[in-house]
Formats: sequence, structure tokens, C-alpha cells
Amino acid sequence: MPVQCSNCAQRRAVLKRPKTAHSLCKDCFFWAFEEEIHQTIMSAGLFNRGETVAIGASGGKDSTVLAHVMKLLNERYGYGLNLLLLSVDEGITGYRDDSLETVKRNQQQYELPLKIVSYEELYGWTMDAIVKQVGLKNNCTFCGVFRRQALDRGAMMLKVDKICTGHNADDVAETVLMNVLRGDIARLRRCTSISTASEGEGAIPRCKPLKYAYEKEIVLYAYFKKLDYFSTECIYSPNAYRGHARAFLKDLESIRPSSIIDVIHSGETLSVKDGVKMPVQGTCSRCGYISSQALCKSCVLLEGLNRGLPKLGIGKHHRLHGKILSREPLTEQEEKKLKAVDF
Ligand SMILES: Nc1ncnc2c1ncn2[C@@H]1O[C@H](COP(=O)(O)OP(=O)(O)OP(=O)(O)O)[C@@H](O)[C@H]1O
Repeated sequence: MPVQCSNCAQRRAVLKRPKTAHSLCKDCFFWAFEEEIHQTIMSAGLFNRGETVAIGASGGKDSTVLAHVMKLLNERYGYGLNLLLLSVDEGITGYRDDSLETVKRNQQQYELPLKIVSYEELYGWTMDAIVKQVGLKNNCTFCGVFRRQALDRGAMMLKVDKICTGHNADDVAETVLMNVLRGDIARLRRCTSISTASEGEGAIPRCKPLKYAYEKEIVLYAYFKKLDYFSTECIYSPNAYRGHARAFLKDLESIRPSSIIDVIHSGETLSVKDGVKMPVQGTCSRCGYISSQALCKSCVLLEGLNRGLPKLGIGKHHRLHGKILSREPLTEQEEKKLKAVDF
């Protein structure tokens, strides 16, 4: 027997909301999904009238839904934001080139300006070239570090006030689990924040309006709205560690759907006891970007790539950074350690 929408009781339900288990018709689902994001934005005070906001647009489902909903809410509630799309071209043939085509179509569909910055122009390296040098095992480290900075650099070129990204509830919960498993207290404390206040000179505040939106609902929303998005996984993304956290979370979700929000809540309410050493945020002595070390991770990784010592930024080689950067010669053994032999 057809199930009635539990909200309006007028139309047929087409789905059971993964987050609340309510049976809803399409229109009531759209409304609930959009309103929850509006509530998230309002209660966290994510934006101020008149601000220019860059939406990190990868062409994937999350950022496509983000762009669609941000435009819709900006108009529905008169946020007064000046929205634009910002994409990073990592230089991954057969993946990012295709997803950027989707972003270009989104630009037309949503009538938003688009800026694309590339790793090649910013760093002189594409991910294709990086993978050739470092292999598949650690390439996500390079990509993640460079992307974070590339988004900031693109945002600075555009002189935007804020960046928002499509990180969803599943992403945040996975990150909490990963940081617990790694014992990374500094990241654990930061990772549930919905917004980063300016972390230092040059860093543009970022926020996650989809922080409480379930991935399953984002997919349903994109599907029922027939949004144009790119759904292929990155060809270089074995990112095994996150994959384990993801699989674990999916198992938990299948037993108890509220697990995702519960893990986020646990992360939000954790407090770090006095006396735990936290990194002190400063600026990179080479590029001026925020960093808790003398050199930011991006500069260290780049130095390693340019010198054919790609392991410089992977693992615990901090001891050697000073030596490398002051151009002191390395011992044969040290050089060997930093080369890609076992990548
Ligand atoms: N190449 C990129 N250019 C611009 N923004 C990006 C890019 N890659 C990721 N982002 C931003 O970071 C968010 C999280 O990225 P992640 O790599 O986790 O992808 P995802 O969860 O698959 O998201 P999406 O479905 O939007 O690709 C994205 O939603 C997007 O806002």
C-alpha cells in the first residue's frame, strides 16, 4: 500500500529520510533538507550581509548540492551574499578535467562566476607528475595539503571574505574517528568546528554549511532535483586510512542511523585537559602562509618534490628540514631515507 507523506499527509511518500526515518514526499523532503541547512547557517552565524563567499566547487555531489542550496537560500532568505564558484584543478587526467567540465556547466546553470586555479600554475607540478614521482601510496598527502592552500590562494586572488566547502556530516564524523585513532589531539579539537575564524595572516575563514547533512540525503537531494554532478572517484585516491574510518562509520550507521550525528556531537563536546601541548600557529618563513612550523607543509612537500626527495614531508623528518633548507649537505644515509624507494 502506498505510504502517505508523514509531513503533509497529502502526497505519496517517495523516500524514508535516512536521518530521521520519516516517510516524506519529494517537496517535503526538499523543504526539510534546505531548512535544516538554513538553520545551520543561521544558528552558527556563518555569513554576514554583503559578504563575498567562494563555494569550493569540485563538480562532485556535495559541492554541487552546496552551490545549488546556497544560491537558493541566498535568494529565499535574502542573505545578501555575493556568491561565486572556486575550483582547484589538481591536474589529474581523466578525473579532474572531466569534473571541471561539470563545474563549468554548473556555472551556467546557477549563473555564478567561476574561477579555476591549478596546481601547475601555483606549484609547477600537476598531480599526474607528482604521482609519477611519489607513487600511489602517499599522493593524497600532497593533494590534500596543496588543495587546502590552493583554495586559499584562489580565494585571496578573488578577494573573497569566506570560503565554504561541501564537507558533510559523514565527512566530519569520519574525521573525528580518524583523529581519535591517530591520537591527533590538535586536529581532533579543530575538526568539528563549523567555521574557522581567521587562523592567521592570509588565511580566509572557511565554513561547512552541510556539516549536519547526511551524505545519503545529499545524494537523494541531488538525485530528485536532477542536479548535474560528476560521480567518479578520484583515480589516485586509495586514501586507505579514511576508507577504514568510512567503512566503520557506514557499519555503525546501518545499525543506528544517529551514529553519524552522535560521533560529531562527541567530537564537539570533547575537551582537552590542561597541559596538553598544542601547536602554536605562526606563519611560514618562506611563503607567509599559516604554519605551526618554520616552514608550512606545502613548502616542505614542494621542496621535497623539487629536490627529488619526496619523503621529506611524509612522516617524521622534521629534524632534517633545517638542514635541507639551509642547503647543508645530507649524509648518504639521510638522502636514501628521503628518496622514493619504498613509496
Ligand atoms: N578540486 C576542488 N576544487 C574546489 N573545491 C574542492 C575541490 N576538491 C574538494 N573541494 C571542496 O572540498 C569539499 C570536500 O572535498 P572532498 O574531497 O572530501 O570531496 P567530496 O566529499 O567527494 O565532495 P564533492 O562531492 O563536492 O566532490 C568539497 O565538497 C568541495 O567544497
